This record gives sequence, C-alpha cells and structure tokens, in this order.
Amino acid sequence: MWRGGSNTRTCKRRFFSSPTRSRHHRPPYICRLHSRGSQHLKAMAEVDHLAAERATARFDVEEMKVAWAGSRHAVHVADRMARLVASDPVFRKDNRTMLSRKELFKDTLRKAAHAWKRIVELRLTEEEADLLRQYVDQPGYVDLHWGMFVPAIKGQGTEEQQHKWLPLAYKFQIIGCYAQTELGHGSNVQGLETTATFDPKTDEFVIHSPTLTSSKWWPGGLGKASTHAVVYARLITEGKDYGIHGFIVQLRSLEDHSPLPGVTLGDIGGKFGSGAYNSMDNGVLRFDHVRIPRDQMLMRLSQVTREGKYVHSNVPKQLLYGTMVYVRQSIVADASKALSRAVCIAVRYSAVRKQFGSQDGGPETQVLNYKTQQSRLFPLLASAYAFRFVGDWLNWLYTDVTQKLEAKDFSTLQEAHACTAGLKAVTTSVTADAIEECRKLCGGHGYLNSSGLPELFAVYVPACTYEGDNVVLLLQVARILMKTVSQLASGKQPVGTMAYMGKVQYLMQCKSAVSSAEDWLNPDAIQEAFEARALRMAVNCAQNISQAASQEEAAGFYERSPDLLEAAVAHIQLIIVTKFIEKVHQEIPGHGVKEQLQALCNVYALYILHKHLGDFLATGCITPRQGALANEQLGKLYAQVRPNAVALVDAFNYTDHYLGSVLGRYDGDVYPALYEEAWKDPLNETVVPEGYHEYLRPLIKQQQLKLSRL
Ligand SMILES: CCCCCCCC/C=C\CCC/C=C/C(=O)SCCNC(=O)CCNC(=O)[C@H](O)C(C)(C)COP(=O)(O)OP(=O)(O)OC[C@H]1O[C@@H](n2cnc3c(N)ncnc32)[C@H](O)[C@@H]1OP(=O)(O)O
Ligand SMILES: Cc1cc2nc3c(=O)[nH]c(=O)nc-3n(C[C@H](O)[C@H](O)[C@H](O)COP(=O)(O)OP(=O)(O)OC[C@H]3O[C@@H](n4cnc5c(N)ncnc54)[C@H](O)[C@@H]3O)c2cc1C
Repeated sequence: MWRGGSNTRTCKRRFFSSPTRSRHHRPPYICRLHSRGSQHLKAMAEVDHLAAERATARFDVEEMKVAWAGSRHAVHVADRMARLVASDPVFRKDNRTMLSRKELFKDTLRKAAHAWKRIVELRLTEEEADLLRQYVDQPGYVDLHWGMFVPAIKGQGTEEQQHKWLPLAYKFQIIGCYAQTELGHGSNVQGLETTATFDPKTDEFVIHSPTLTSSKWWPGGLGKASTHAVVYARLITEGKDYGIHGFIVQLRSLEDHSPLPGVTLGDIGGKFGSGAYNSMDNGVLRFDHVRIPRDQMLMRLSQVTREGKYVHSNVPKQLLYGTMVYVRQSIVADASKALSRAVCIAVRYSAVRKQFGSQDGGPETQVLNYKTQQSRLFPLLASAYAFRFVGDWLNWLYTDVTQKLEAKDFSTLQEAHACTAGLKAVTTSVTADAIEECRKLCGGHGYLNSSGLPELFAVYVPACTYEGDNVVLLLQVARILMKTVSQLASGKQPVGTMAYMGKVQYLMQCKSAVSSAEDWLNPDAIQEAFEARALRMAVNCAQNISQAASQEEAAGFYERSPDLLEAAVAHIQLIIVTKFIEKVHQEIPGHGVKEQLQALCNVYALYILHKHLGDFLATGCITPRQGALANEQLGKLYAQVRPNAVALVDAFNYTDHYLGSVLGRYDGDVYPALYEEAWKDPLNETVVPEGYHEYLRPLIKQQQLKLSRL
C-alpha cells in the first residue's frame, strides 16, 4: 500500500524545485505522506500482524518463557526491569547510530548516571540492578567497573583489601577498570612488560611503563571515565622478577578528574561500526615511575613483606586468571542473549516478509515458508536455546568450582578453565556469524541501521577477541584434551566433561546403529556419535603428535594446531549437545514445552552433525547413509518447528525497546515503521542537501552548458 507510484513521482518533482527547508517546514507532500504514515501507525497499533503465526503455536508460550528465563521469578523480574527501561525517555536508543562519538559518549555517561539514580531511588536488588543495566543496552564504563574491577578485588584481594576498596566501588566513590592488555601483548599474559618494582625504603611499589609496547591498551572505561584500575604488572623485588601480579592504582584525581602525576592516559580511538562499541572509552595508559603503597598489591594469592620478601601462598598461580574465568562464563550467557535477539528479529520479519509464489496477483509466500530460509534460520533458533541452557550449566559449574576453591580444593580448576575457555570461544564465534546471517536473512532491510542488526553485530563481534582470542582459548582446550588422552594409557579416569574419554575402548570402535531417519531422534544415538567423533579426533591428533618422533612435543602440537582446533570444537559441541539433552530430560512443566525443546535439541544436534559431516565420516563414527538419514530427519524437524517459530522467539520476552529493531517489532507492522524511521535521518532534515550549492549545482550546470554547446 505504501508503494503507490503517483505519490512518489509527486515527491520527486517537488524535491527538485524546492529550496532548502528544515524538517519542520516539509513540503506538503512529505507532510501528507508522513502524517498518513502516523495515522496509519496509530490505526494499526492494535493490529497484530503476527497473530495468525501466534495462533499456530502448539505450546504454552508463558511456560516457555519460564523455561527460557530459568524460573517464574526470573521472568517477572526481567519483565519489570525491561519495562522500566523501555518507558524511560532517558534510555531512548533509537537515535544512537546518528550521534557523533562525543555525543554518544556523553549519552552513555548520562544513561549510566540515570540508571544509578533509579537503582538507588527504587532500592533495587543486585539482581534487578544487573537486569536494568542489561536492558539499558549501551556498552559503557559501568560494565568494566561491575564486571571486572569489582570481581578482581573480590577474587584477588585480601579480606582487609576488600573491606577497604569494595565499599568505595559499590557506592561509585571510585570508578574502576581492568588494565591488563598492552600495546605489544594481549593473548600472552606472561609477556606483559609493565613493571611494579618494590622500593623497601618507602614501602611502595613503583609502577612503570618501560617501553611504548608496554602501554596499557584496550581496557574499557580507562580512556575517560575511570578513577582507578586494577593494573597487571611484573612484580620485581629484591632484584628478581616474580611475574604478573595485580595492583590497585589510582589514575585520576577524585576532585577534578585530571590524571595524577606520572600518569598519561586517553581514549584509543573510534572502533568498528556506527554507534555500537564506540560508547565505550577503551583506553591507553602509561606510567612514569608512579608510586603506590605496598598494600595496593592484590595480596590474596601472594604477598610482599615490609622487607621486600616475596611469599607465594600454597595455591595454584593460575588463580591470578580468576577474573577472566568469571567473565568468560558470563560471556556464554551473553551469547544466548545476543543470538536470541538477532534470531527474534529474523524470525518475526521472515513471517511478515513475502516474496514470489503468486502468478495471479494473489498473496505471495512468506519468506519463512521457504525451506532454505528455514534451514538457515532454525538451527540458529535452536542454538540460542542451546547456548542458554549450557550457559546456565556453566554458571552452576563456576559457582561449584568457586566453593571448592574456597575450601582449598583445586581439583576442578582445569575443568573450569577448559569449559569456560572453550564455551566462550565456540558460543561467541557462532553468535557473531549468526548475527550476520540474520542480517542476510532479512534481505536489504537488514542492512539498515533501523533493523538493529548492524549495530548488534558491531557491538557483539569483539567478543570473539576480548577475554581471550577464540583461537588462543581453543588451543588451551586442545592442550588439556591432549593431556587427558596421554593419561588414558596410565589408567587415570578422566572426570567431569572429559569423563566420556574413559570409554575409550568402546568409543574408538563403536558403529552407529541408526537405520532410519527417526532413529536419529534417539538421544543415545546422538550422544554416542558426538562422543565417538570428539574422542577419535582427539586421539588422532595425539597419535599424529607422538608419531612426529623427531620433534619435541611442543613442536608437534604447533604443527598440528589446525587439527587440534577442530578437535577442541568437537569436544565443546559435545558438551553443548549433552547439556541440552540433559535439560530436556528434566521435568519441564507447561503444555507442549518439553516437546518443543526436544525438537530444538534435535535440530541443534543434527544440524551440527550435518555441518561437520566430514568429521563424522572421516572418523568412521557414522556411514554416508546415516549422514543422509540425519539430514532427512533435520528437514522433518524444520517442518515441526515452522508453526511454532514466532511463538518460540516470543518466549524470549524481549520488549521492542530492547530489540531496537523495526523489523523485529512484536506487532509485525514493519513497513510503516521502516518508512517513518527513514525520515528521522539527519540527511532528511533538509530537502535540498547541504553541499548542493557548492558541488551538485555547479556540476549539473557545467554539464548542461557543455551539452548546449554541442
Ligand atoms: C547482548 C549484547 C551482549 C554484549 C556483551 C557485553 C559484555 C561485556 C563484557 C565484557 C567487556 C569486555 C571486557 C574485556 C576484557 C578483557 O579482554 S580483559 C583481558 C583478557 N585477556 C585474556 O583473556 C588473555 C588471554 N590469555 C590467557 O588467558 C593466557 O595467557 C593463556 C593463553 C591461558 C596462557 O597462559 P600462560 O602463558 O600462563 O600459560 P600456559 O602455559 O598456557 O598455561 C599454564 C597452565 O595454566 C593453565 N591455565 C591457563 N589459564 C588458566 C585459567 N584461566 N584457569 C586455570 N588454569 C589456567 C593451563 O591449562 C596450564 O595448565 P598445565 O600446566 O596443567 O598444562
Ligand atoms: C572491544 C575490546 C575490549 C577490550 N577490553 C579490555 C579490557 O577491558 N581490559 C583489557 O585488559 N583488555 C581488553 N581488551 C583486550 C583483549 O583482551 C585482547 O585484545 C585479546 O585478549 C586478544 O589479544 P591480542 O589483541 O593481543 O591479540 P593477538 O594475540 O595479537 O592476536 C592476533 C592473532 O594472532 C593469533 N594468535 C595469537 N597467539 C596465538 C597462538 N599462540 N597460536 C595461534 N594463534 C595465535 C590470534 O588468533 C589472532 O588471530 C579488549 C579488546 C577489545 C577488542
């Protein structure tokens, strides 16, 4: 209805003849169209364009919301916080991609201050405050303050240090960040160059950046906002380098925010995408012999005495990496949020969008009905649910390991490291690719900022790099896999997520019993195929490394690292599949909810099997015929998901504000919204663009003159 040719033609004519005007003095045709748009929006406000889709759902959406959120309480709190944010004009974000970097940063400061005001006024609990910040949905210094600075002090500070610093941080009397990465080194933490040299004469550490490459580079919140940082530096005392340790360092005056003497700092510059992560002040920091009191070294794991003697508590030194482990597990939960947002937009829009299918002027086909659209989109929908459940499990594992560490039981440290590193790597890589796929699934309109997808991608994609580059993290998993394989011969039974490797005799020679497409619905068949694939890939790598007898083991590992990456991915995919199967085995209330989750679990597993068929065939876990049967079953599952697709994304319970997408609107009224949104662009503030008189008019006139001379 909005494609009416005659109006468009009128528009064009008048555009060319109109002088420059402000938006408030639009030519009549724009006002007419525009007000028609607004009236239309109003008239249609109560029309649910997706009602027919919602009516075909075969399960109780309210109960699915509970399964997704984890509990009825969680649904309720999230709902309240999301609405609180959506109804507050300060938290508006639809204009974000049009702001300059300075405006965007100031807007972030304003939102953070307003969020804090609301948290205090409403006396929100920690759970509520976290959710409120999540729904504000704008990266900023508070993420690092709460997400890394506070956890670093909690994890690595003594009781006394926590007692001193945490109350200041909790009340925002100081703002902190996590300053680890340097210009020259990020992945290689042991290669950091900043020094903290103990001076026994004054009982102080001298923090210094000896080279350009030792400049701290990247820490979020450092550039402009933070007053303090936990700085990671090489501890030097009595002339000896004891490696990397954490120190609390004040960077800016608490009076006027100016840098303290010896401190040079600023923002590192604009980043990928408009809006997006540019709201964050990632910073650069250099120290010129800055002195801090000795008691600002985080001393829970090791200490320096008044005399300068280094004392290491009887704990694994990797506990220094504890903050990264904590953040990695929270990033897995964030992956399901980002992925579910993109999928929600793509599913709703695919149900609204129609193309082809009618030869006689009748209704066209919803693009969601195309099998290709389903085979690209439904695995992503299933992955969002899979990541949600594995994220919950990882959170449980993290809590369990933390309790054990408190009791000085370090036996599960390796398991925590392997699972957080591996799951962080796989879920963020898949999510980043999936957001881009969702953009393509939305066709041309997906490329508009108003679809919300470009910004979501730009904000999300650095998750593949921060908190550990994904390749570097997967190689950590591979190393642990190789260690576990090498211990099998000595009879040591692997535990936790590696326990399946203990079935090595069976898994190395088992053959899948699948003989029909339906057989792939049996979770035992899936589990066995995934276990056998993961183990055989790991064992193959171990054999190849040891067969390179002339080489050192490390050199063999280096040579085989591309294969090792794939073995690590296979192991992590097994964990995700296993946790999804376990979830579906639990009692899940609500009409049809369990059946839907069962279908999604099968979609996830069979999609991975189909995508990595080469691995399954090469390791002899399944035959080509069984691979074809898996694909056949996948097609049947897509047909089962189709009538439930819109309701399955409704279960994420996202407000239109949080989604931030005209394509993903709950009511599906996409076209008027797209049309309306276009007029908000600053380029439409004048009908004749700035620059017309300088560049366009002279060009056109010159060409006209040339033509007239011919
Ligand atoms: C909807 C929108 C969502 C938006 C979401 C926004 C969320 C915002 C959240 C965050 C904002 C971003 C903030 C970013 C912050 C950062 O990036 S901070 C910097 C992070 N840096 C890194 O991650 C560096 C990565 N490197 C490392 O971790 C290490 O250098 C290493 C690669 C692990 C290597 O370590 P190292 O050199 O010390 O040693 P190795 O020889 O490899 O290992 C020795 C043994 O230690 C074990 N190990 C290693 N790490 C750990 C660990 N963390 N825990 C436990 N054990 C560990 C390793 O297995 C070896 O064991 P072994 O001796 O038995 O073999
Ligand atoms: C948006 C953003 C926010 C950040 N926030 C913070 C923060 O708050 N605080 C902080 O301290 N840091 C922060 N960082 C830094 C971040 O943690 C590092 O960038 C990250 O750990 C990767 O390290 P790198 O940059 O040194 O990458 P590099 O290690 O230089 O990676 C370059 C390439 O080398 C490859 N590579 C590296 N080592 C190996 C290896 N051993 N084997 C095979 N391949 C390898 C990588 O896979 C990659 O392809 C942030 C980064 C970003 C992008």
